[in-house]
Amino acid sequence: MFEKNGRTLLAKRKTQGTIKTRASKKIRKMEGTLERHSLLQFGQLSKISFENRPSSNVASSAFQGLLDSDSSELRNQLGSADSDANCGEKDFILSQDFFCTPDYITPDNQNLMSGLDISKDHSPCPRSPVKLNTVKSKRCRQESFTGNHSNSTWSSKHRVDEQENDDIDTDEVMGDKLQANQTERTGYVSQAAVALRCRAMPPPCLKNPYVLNQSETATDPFGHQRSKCASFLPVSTSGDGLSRYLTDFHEIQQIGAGHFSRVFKVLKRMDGCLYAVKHSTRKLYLDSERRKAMMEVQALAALGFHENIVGYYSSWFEMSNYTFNWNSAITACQLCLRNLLLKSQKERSW
Ligand SMILES: Nc1ncnc2c1ncn2[C@@H]1O[C@H](COP(=O)(O)OP(=O)(O)OP(=O)(O)O)[C@@H](O)[C@H]1O
Repeated sequence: MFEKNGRTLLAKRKTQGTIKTRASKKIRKMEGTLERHSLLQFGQLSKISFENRPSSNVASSAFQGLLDSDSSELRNQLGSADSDANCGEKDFILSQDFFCTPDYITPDNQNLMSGLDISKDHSPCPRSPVKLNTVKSKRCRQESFTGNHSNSTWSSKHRVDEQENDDIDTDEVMGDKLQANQTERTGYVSQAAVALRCRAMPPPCLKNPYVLNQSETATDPFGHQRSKCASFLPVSTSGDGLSRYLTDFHEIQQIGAGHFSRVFKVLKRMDGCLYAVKHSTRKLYLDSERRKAMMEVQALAALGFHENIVGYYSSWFEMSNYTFNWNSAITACQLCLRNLLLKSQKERSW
């Protein structure tokens, strides 16, 4: 049993020794083969690169001279390597066999120039594994907010016509339309964009049921327009922020002009009432200019309500289209229907 074990041990040692010698031989062979391969590759590459090099280049021709002297040595080595490689069996191991890696050795007769031709390469570029799970997030453009100010009346009229007989809940329709519009354009609606737009959304421009329609139509020459715009009206921005004027009011038309101002008939979206809004066309860059405008407003506010004085409601400064993006003082006043009536009568008599 022991003897048998001893023999087995001896046999094992012998086998190990044989394996070791074979392995060391193989490694030496491999080293030699790898060296030869690298020489071969270097020889091929230097040959190809110099064949494709433009001859007019002085610097590279000098460099070629240097390499030519080396290449004679290389050729000698290559000759012996070739003769080794050609004799009988394939007595070499490729690096890819050794390292179990794919073949990165440049194949023979490879046309380097066609390899560099990008137009011929139709293989799809693999996606980065890092980016596989990333979701593209685009900033939604605020196109619907940046519409031309002058277009607002036109587009609003069309919308109003479409929706005049619509009894569906107004907020819901507005939200749905906004979402659909955005999805159509970008294919993706970010929650942040929706939240931002909802916050900036003006209240629906609804007809005020408490305003006496009949008496108003009798005195208001633009009454028919008012009932038309008593619905959803698009909002647009001016300058780089949301305009309070455009957010809170729907402009119907210009009703007057002063020396430094323009007056518009507007419908307030929130309360559905008509107002006269006066925009200063003066460029108010300076504090002193703004203070002057404020004094005018304060005087009007101090007068209080009187039948011969238009009632004052509110005023603010904002970047306005009418002042070419300079600060403009805007004052919302009671719309003087008598004034409008007189005006329209004058126009008719002319
Ligand atoms: N509340 C209003 N209701 C109806 N129309 C108005 C109202 N306010 C002004 N208008 C019209 O606008 C025109 C110009 O307004 P306003 O009288 O304020 O100009 P102004 O004082 O001459 O101008 P500025 O302050 O630039 O000198 C008026 O003549 C009038 O037709």
